[in-house]
Amino acid sequence: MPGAISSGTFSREEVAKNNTEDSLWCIVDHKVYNLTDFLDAHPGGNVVLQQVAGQDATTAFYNLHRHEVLQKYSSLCIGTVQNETPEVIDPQPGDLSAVPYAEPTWLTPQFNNPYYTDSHRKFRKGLREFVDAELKSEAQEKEADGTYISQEMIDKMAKNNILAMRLGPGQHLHGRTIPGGVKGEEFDYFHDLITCQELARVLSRGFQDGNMAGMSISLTAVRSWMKDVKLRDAVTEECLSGRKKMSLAITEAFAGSDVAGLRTTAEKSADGSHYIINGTKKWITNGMFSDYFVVGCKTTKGFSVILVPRDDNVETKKIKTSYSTAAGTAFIQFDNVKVPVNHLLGEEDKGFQVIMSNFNHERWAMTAAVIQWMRAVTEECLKWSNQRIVFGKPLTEQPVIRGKLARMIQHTEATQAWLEQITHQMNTMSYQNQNKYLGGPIGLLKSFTTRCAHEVADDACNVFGGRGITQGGMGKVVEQFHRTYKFDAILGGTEEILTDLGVRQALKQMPKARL
Ligand code: HEM
Repeated sequence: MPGAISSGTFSREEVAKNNTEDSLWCIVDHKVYNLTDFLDAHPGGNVVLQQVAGQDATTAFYNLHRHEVLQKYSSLCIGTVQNETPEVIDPQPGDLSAVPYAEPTWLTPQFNNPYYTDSHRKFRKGLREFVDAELKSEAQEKEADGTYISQEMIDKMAKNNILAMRLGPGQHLHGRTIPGGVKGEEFDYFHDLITCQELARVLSRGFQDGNMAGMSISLTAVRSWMKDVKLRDAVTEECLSGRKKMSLAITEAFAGSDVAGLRTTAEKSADGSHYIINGTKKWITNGMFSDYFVVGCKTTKGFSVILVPRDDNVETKKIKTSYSTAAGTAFIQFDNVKVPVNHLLGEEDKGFQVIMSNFNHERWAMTAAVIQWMRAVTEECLKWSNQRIVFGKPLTEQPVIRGKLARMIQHTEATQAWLEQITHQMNTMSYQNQNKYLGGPIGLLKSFTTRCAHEVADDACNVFGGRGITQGGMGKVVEQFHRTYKFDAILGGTEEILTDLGVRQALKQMPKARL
């Protein structure tokens, strides 16, 4: 009888009888959906559903919708077709993707890899489960509405020691257990790489930075350079427990990469006990909700870096950039802000060293994340061009599309391989040697990667056509990447500055070699 829900298995004949607006069923991937009450609510309208009433609408469905639509509306599913089994993979939290190149080779069963151990594998699994089950939905919600990460999520991350992991390997992780039940003492730069790539999987570029990116590039400087150990440890604890937030405030409207051109000043008070800070900062990630700012200032004979707590003389205003305001990007004014002198990081007038030593990790981490984005976009394009039927056949039948897919895979795999090679150096070199030898290669890697991102975004957008320039729906990941990959090309050092840095560093080591 049309409309009746029996045992949850239906013959195709039975489905076919439910072909009117009073009882409208259809089949998608061997599952039966009762769309009668959904007709008026369907965002694509009722007419298209009436056209497939009682039929198998699998091809039409996947031509127009992402699989996650079926997960969201699973309550419309009333059963499966008799003697048939669903074929489309239904990803669950923590799952690896089986799509070729959707995972780096170390996560592809057929491939061997020299760098990763069981500890990395356990950790990756635990972290991905957290990201898929806990973080992703909040990230996508915040990306869309532009509000900041919730305190509840920050508390959860603090509890799982995910905030502490954001600083990279070190003493601060000792005695802590991290996802996958791994001991903090085991955390090395490959765990760090996994962290950057797994967190990027939320596919919400503004939120990705809103998720404590400011702390991850500023608390590192406090940890390495603050001389007052008691204050350093107290501030660390406040931030790693999620009670306080911190950001790095170097860039100004007056000067970006040109640190020498900064105009924010720090003058000593008459009794020498305080710095008085005056000036402005621009594009400060997490600035809107930060309690502490690591501020680059001009001092008597140079440039100094000072930890500034928020008070009434610190004013923050929201900046709307091309990604979501979930990042908390701010314009900041310091108007006679008084800070005790023990808040200085490193030596007075020698702040350049503080900033430079901090840059390598930041640039490396950004590179890891943008490679993960390229990989996600490649997966989107592989799936889409395989399921999209144009001129009666899948897009993958077109050689020009296969050429684009090839380029995306090449850009992603080449940069991941270089990243892992540099990560291995970070794991095995002394911190001093890292600063001496890796600044150049990391600069070259980051700038090369964002050039690759430019190519991937461009190709992907063309593969998706109109959907590649539409927010939401099938092309939402591609549209977002195309709109936001420039953040990685500019933040933490522009492509131009970094390519130049890489070559200058190489020239410094040139021997007297002649042709
Ligand atoms: C289980 C069944 C279905 C559900 C839950 C569903 C749900 C949705 C949703 C949520 C959207 C908004 C866009 C998106 O989020 O992707 C949408 C759009 C649309 N749907 Fe469906 N739908 C179903 C079946 C179908 C079928 C069988 C057809 C056509 C044969 C269809 C045609 C469309 C069209 C034409 C759009 C607009 C697409 C666009 O703007 O690009 N839907 N549907």
